[in-house]
Amino acid sequence: MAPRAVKGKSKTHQDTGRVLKRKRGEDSLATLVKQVEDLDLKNPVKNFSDLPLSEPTAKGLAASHFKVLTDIQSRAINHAFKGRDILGAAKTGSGKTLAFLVPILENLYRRKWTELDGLGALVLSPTRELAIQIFEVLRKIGRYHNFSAGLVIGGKSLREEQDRLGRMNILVCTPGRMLQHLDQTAMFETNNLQMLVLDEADRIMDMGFQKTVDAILDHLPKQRQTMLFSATQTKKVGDLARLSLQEPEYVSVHEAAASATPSTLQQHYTVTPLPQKLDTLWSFIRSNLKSKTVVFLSSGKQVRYVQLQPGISLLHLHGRQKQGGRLDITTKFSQAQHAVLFATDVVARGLDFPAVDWVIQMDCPEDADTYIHRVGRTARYERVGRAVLFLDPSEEKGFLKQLEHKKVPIEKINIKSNKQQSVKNQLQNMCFKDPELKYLGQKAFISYVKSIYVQKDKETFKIKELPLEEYAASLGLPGAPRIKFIKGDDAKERKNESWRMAHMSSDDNSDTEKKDKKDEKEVRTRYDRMFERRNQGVLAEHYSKLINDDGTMVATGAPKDAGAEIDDEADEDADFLSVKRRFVAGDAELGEKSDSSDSEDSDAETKTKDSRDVKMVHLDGQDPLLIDSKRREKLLKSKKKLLKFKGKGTKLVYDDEGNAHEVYEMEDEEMFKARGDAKAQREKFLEGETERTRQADIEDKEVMREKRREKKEKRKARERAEAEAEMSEEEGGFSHLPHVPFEIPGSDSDSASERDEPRPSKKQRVAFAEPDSDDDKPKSKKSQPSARPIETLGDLEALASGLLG
Ligand SMILES: Nc1ncnc2c1ncn2[C@@H]1O[C@H](COP(=O)(O)OP(=O)(O)OP(=O)(O)O)[C@@H](O)[C@H]1O
Repeated sequence: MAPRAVKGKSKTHQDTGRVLKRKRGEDSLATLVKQVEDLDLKNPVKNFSDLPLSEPTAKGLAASHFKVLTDIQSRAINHAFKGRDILGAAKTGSGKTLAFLVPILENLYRRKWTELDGLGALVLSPTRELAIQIFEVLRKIGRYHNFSAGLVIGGKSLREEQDRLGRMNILVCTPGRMLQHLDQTAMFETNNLQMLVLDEADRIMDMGFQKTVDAILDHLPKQRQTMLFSATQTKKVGDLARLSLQEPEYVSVHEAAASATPSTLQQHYTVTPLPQKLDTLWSFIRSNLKSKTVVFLSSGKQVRYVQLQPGISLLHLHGRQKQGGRLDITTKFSQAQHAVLFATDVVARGLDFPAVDWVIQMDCPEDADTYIHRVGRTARYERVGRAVLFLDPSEEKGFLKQLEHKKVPIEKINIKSNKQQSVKNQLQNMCFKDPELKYLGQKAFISYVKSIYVQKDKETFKIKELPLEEYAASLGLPGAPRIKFIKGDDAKERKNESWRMAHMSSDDNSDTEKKDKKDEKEVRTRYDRMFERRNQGVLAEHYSKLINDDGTMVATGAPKDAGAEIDDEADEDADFLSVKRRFVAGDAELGEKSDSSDSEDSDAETKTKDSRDVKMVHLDGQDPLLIDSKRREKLLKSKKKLLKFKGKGTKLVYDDEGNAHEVYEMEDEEMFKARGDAKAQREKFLEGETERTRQADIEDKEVMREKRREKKEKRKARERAEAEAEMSEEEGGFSHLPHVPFEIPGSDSDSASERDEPRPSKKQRVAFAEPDSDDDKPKSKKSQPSARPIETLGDLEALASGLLG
C-alpha cells in the first residue's frame, strides 16, 4: 500500500511541475508576441541580444557565434518579424541567409507551430549546393527548436522523400524537385504555408525556372508572407505580381552605396586574346601556388578539359557531375587551404567557401549580375579578396559598359609578357598521345563557341571577331572542329524543354538530372560510335534474314524444312543470337497428327528431321509447339505450365451498331496523314497526355489530401480535448503547446504517424546534433536529443539527397 501512495504523490508532483512549466512558457510567449508588436521599425537593432527572440533561437545564434547583426539583417529582420513581404537586396557575403532564417524560426515559434500544423515555411534555392548550405545554417541556428526541417533537392528516390515530407515544418529545396513533390506526393500539403522565401530571387524568377516556379506558386496559398533575397534583386513588376507580393518592403542595403560589390574586394580585368587565355591562366596559377582560387569557365566541358598539373591541387565542378561527386568537391575545396577550383556558374551564386583569395573569370560572364555573383565568392563578410576578369579584345568595350551601368568598380591591369608561360606545346603533345584528351579538347572548343553563340548581349559577344583557329591551336588541337549552328535554335530554351518531360514522368530525379541524361544521350564517344557501327553490321545482316520480303518474322530456330528459307550461315548466327523460342511459323509440312495425344487441350505429333526427333503439339488457337527434348515433353504433362502457352483472349469493344472492334485498331494511313504532320501529332498527343496525367494526379492528390485533412483535424481535436481535460483537472486555463523535436523523422517506421497511426513517442525520434566541436552544446539530455553528427561525405550526401535523418 505504502509504495502505491508514494507513487501517487510523485505523479501529482510531476504533473504540477509540468503545468507550471507550461504556464511559464505561455507567459514568455505572450511577452515575446508583445515585444514584436512594439518593435520600432525605424530603429534597427545592433545585436541579436537586443532583438525579441525566443530562447531556442537566441541559444542557437549564440552557439554559432553570431552576435552583431549585419546591415541587411538589422533592416530586414524586424520587418519580417511583423509579417511583412520583403524584397531584400544586399551585397554578396553580407549575411542574407540569416536575414530570412531567423524570421522563419521566430514567426513559426510565435505561432506555436507544431508537427500537426504541417509545412510552415518553404525556402527555394536555384542550386542544390546552395540549398544544402542554407539547410546547414538552419540546422545550426535552429538546433534548439522543436520544428522538423528537411532538404529536398533530388538525386535520390522520390519515394524515400515522399514518406517523410508530410511531416515537415520547414523545407529548403530546389524548384524542380519541389514541384515534383507538389504534383506527386499525396501526403504533402501546403495549404497552411505561412512563409515563402526565394533566395537568389532574380535567378529563380528568370526564364530558366519560370514554368516551374509558376507551377509551384499555383500550389501555394495566396495569403502568406513572401521574402525575396539576392545581391542583384528583381524589381520587375511582372515578377512581383507573379508572387502576389503585398506592399513589399524594399530593403536595399546597396542601392545608395557607391558600388554593387563589397568594398573589401579589389577588382581587375586584363585584355587577353582568346588564344592566350590558357597561357595567362597557367602563368597566374604557377605564380599563386599558395592561394585559394576559383576559376570560372562558361561550360562543363571546358572545366573537364583544363587538366593541367601546375603543382597545386586542382578541383573541377560542373552541373553534369553526379551529386555525390559535387558535394565531395565543394567539401574538399571548403576545407583546402591552397587549391584551384575550376567551375561553371553552378557555384557562382550564394556559395560561402571560406577564405577564397582569388576569383578568376576566364570566360566573360553572360551579364554584369553574373559577374557580381561570381566575384562574390571572395571578400565575404568583411574579409578581403581579389578578382580578375579575362576579356578578349572584342569583349572589352561592351562588357565594361555593362559593369559601369551596375556600379562595379574595376581597373585594367596588364600581364607582363615576360612572365607568360606557354602550355600550347604541352597540350599538343598530350592530345597527340591521347586521342581521348583530344576528343575532350574538341568538345571544350565546341562548347565554348556555342556558349558565345547563344549570348544575348551581341554588343559584347561577337563570335565573328574571335580568332577560332588560333584558339583551337591553343587548346592543343590540330584544327578547329567544324560547328553547325541551327538558325533560331535557342540553347537555353532547349535546356528548359526537358522540364516538361521530367514533369510528365514519375521519375525520381530532379530536372537538372533530366537535363544531364538528355545530354548524356547526345554525347556519344568514339567508342560508342564504333560499337554501334560494328553491331549495326551484325544486326543488319541478321535482320535481313529474319525478315521476309513481306515484312513477316522468320523463326530462326526452326528446322530448314519448316517453311523458312534460312541458309547455314544464318543458322550459325541464329545460335549466336540464341533464339530460345520454339514456335514455328506454319505446320503445313510437319506431318500428320499423332495418335498419342495425352492432353485435353493439345495434340502431339512427331517428325524426324536432321537426325532429331521433333514432336508438335497443337494448342487451341496457337501456333504449334515444337517438342524436341525430354524436358519439353515433360512440360506437356503439367497443365499449369502449359497455361502460359495458351492464348489470353482478345478484348473487344462494340460500337453503336454492335460491331466488334479491337481496343487498338490501326488507322488508315491516309486518315493519319490527313490529320497533319506526324511530328506535330506526336507533340499534340504528348501534350494532351501530359495534361491528362497532371489533372489525374491533381485529382488523386486532392482526394487523398481531403481524407488526410479530415483525419488530421480529428486527431488534432482529440489531442486538444485531451490536453484541455488534463489541464482543467489539474489547474485549468492553459492551452496545450505540443513540441516536436527539430528533426527529420529518419526511419521508415516514422512515416507511419503520417498515415494516422499513433504518433511516435519522443524517445523514438531521431534528432539533429551539431557537428561543430567548438560550439557550446546543450548539457541536459532533454535539450540535446540523441544525435547523429555529420562526419563523412556520405553523411552529407545522405543529408543532401534526401531528407535529414
Ligand atoms: N551577423 C553575422 N555575424 C557574423 N558573421 C555573419 C553574420 N551574418 C552572416 N555571417 C557570415 O557571413 C558569411 C556570408 O553570409 P551569407 O552566405 O548569408 O551571405 P549572402 O549575403 O547570402 O551572400 P551571397 O549573396 O553570396 O549569397 C557567412 O560565412 C556567414 O556565416
